[in-house]
Amino acid sequence: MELVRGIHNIEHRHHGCVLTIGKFDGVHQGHKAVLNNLIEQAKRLNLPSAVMVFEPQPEEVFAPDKAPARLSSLRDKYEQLRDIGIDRLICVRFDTKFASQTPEQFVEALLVNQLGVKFLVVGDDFRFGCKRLGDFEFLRQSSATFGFEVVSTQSYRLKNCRISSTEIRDALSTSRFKDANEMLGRAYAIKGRVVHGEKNGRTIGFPTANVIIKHKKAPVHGVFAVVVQWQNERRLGIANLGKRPTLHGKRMQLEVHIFDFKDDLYGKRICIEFVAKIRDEQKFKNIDELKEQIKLDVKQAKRLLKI
Ligand SMILES: Cc1cc2nc3c(=O)[nH]c(=O)nc-3n(C[C@H](O)[C@H](O)[C@H](O)COP(=O)(O)O)c2cc1C
Ligand SMILES: Nc1ncnc2c1ncn2[C@@H]1O[C@H](COP(=O)(O)OP(=O)(O)O)[C@@H](O)[C@H]1O
Repeated sequence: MELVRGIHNIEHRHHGCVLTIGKFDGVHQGHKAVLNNLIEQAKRLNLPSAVMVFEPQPEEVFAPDKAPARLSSLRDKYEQLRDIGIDRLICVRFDTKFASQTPEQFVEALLVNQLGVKFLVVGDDFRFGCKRLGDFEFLRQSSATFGFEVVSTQSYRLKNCRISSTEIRDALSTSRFKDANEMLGRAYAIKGRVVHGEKNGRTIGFPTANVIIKHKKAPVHGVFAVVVQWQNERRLGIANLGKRPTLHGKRMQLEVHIFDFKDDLYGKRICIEFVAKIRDEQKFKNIDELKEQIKLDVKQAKRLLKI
């Protein structure tokens, strides 16, 4: 899959495609139904399939405090869309300038002239351009003028509930991992590179590989039994996702202690899959109390992971 990063990198050879525009946060089963349909249309028209996403996501620009926690980083979306078989990911840098163009500009300059769109899929609630004036009806009229097809995504249902990124966030925040995983079509996981921490972990007997949470918000918080994967390794462990109040931590961090393991993981990209929640993060009176609690957490994690 080709990544086109920024509209200034759209070249003449990118002209002609079937396209869908959306957030695709989580790339869940509902998204997959839309994407598989897009791939079929691409075959029918003998054109590449392209997905347009905005980065940051619009609400992260307009209302950063209210923006929900991300299910997927741009890198996650890239990997997930590539695995489905999408040909091209167009990542548009979203800022107030981009958002203020007229719906006519967005359609004519970007979709028609630059991308040569022949078939377009968007959600029926998709809005674009200044004051969110562009909508599905506008796209329908434009499609007649410029000669492309436009359709809206159909709601995709699983057990009678509409799959959405919001439903998945709700399931994750209440630790209903089975429900979340069913809607995602894979196990929920956070991926990231192991960075150096404050080196307290090894002194309290629980070294932890630390991963920085992108976008500073996560859909899960607390202590969890986890599966950790990197390269060809698959290990079990226990993770804490939070601010580490006992040690006056400031930023949100994901730390994982891997059972029966003592190698160096710095710089490695690891994948942490959440299996079950153990408890919320707490502020302890001192490190000894924290250490005693972690010992109990490890016992419970091992029980949950059936070790
Ligand atoms: C299983 C587990 C549970 C934890 N729970 C808490 C907690 O409830 N409160 C807290 O302040 N820190 C908690 N921590 C974070 C520890 O404070 C942290 O591992 C330690 O500060 C090591 O930090 P470092 O990696 O920067 O050296 C937890 C860590 C682990 C591995
Ligand atoms: N069992 C283990 N689980 C996680 N990381 C481990 C383990 N054993 C060794 N490590 C390594 O030690 C580092 C964690 O040690 P720690 O003292 O907590 O330092 P830091 O504050 O840098 O995380 C990890 O990043 C990893 O490279």
